[in-house]
Amino acid sequence: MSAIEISNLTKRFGDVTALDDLSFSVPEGEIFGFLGPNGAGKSTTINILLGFTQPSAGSTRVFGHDARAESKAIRQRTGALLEGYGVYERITAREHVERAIRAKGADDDPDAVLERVGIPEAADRKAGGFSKGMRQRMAIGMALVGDPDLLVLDEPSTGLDPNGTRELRDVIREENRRGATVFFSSHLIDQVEAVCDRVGILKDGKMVTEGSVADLRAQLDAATVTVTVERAAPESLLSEIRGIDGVEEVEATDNQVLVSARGGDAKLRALNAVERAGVGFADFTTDDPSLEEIFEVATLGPREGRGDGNRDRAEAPAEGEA
Ligand SMILES: Nc1ncnc2c1ncn2[C@@H]1O[C@H](COP(=O)(O)OP(=O)(O)OP(=O)(O)O)[C@@H](O)[C@H]1O
Repeated sequence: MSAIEISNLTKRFGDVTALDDLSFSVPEGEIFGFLGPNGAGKSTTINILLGFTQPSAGSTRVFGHDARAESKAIRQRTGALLEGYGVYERITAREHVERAIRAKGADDDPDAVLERVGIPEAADRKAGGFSKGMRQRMAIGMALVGDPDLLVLDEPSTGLDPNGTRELRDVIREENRRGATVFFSSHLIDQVEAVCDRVGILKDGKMVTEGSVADLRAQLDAATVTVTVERAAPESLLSEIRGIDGVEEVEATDNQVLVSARGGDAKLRALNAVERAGVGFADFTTDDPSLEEIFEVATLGPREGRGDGNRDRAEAPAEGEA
């Protein structure tokens, strides 16, 4: 069974269409990264998932429970960290966690929860005086109460210092190993890339792309190969490379040939053409797309002349290698 099954979900707020016929699912046991620019509809999706907002059309199921009719059952099995959740200024961290324990009917030890999220010393302090990071850690602790089957985390690293974000990743992995499905919504791509099995990128209420980071990289396989050469490449070489299937763009400077190509085969054929041309093939680098670039292309469209991705240095291929 899917942990989350979203089918043809539409949500309108007056004239604004926040979600537009959105469908996707998250299998049980997965860490799913839900990415999207500001206003894409991430929080709206989460609010519908938890039954806080009713959709205009479509359906949402969490572990088979309908989000409209059975939101209580969903919330019982879910630990949620929501953006802008309420902190009660006058009660202590321990009392916050105790409230979460009561609400879930769980039997966690509140001090162990606070220890796990790194703020044991704050147990008896009133939350009104907490820093942003302490508030966030407390909220993460509250979400973990009762060993939920699903963790819904909306921008969980907000306010956390680098140690906090690392500890958060550890907690997410531990929870996942325990069997929890994790729905991680964020626009912080490196956080998502570090921990998620699969990502979906939302834009204007629609899923524009979905898959493992490796799958998405392969889809967007238009890497740039930069070949360093000793002599300027002649026009005949450039037009030969332009003729290779999968090559999208070729540019040359005095000692470089830049080839934008889709697919590893096109890159290799271009490299071999340069090598055969006798222009003094020195070495080459390729820029494979990062998740950040995938996100950028998915949400803004292709960008021309990109040259700042992850650099993989490699030696020149052997003569005749194909
Ligand atoms: N209660 C509301 N009333 C009116 N419009 C709303 C409401 N909630 C959301 N919207 C609109 O729906 C769209 C999606 O908003 P949403 O908060 O879901 O985006 P988001 O992806 O979570 O953005 P962010 O990353 O900025 O938090 C936006 O255009 C937003 O203005």
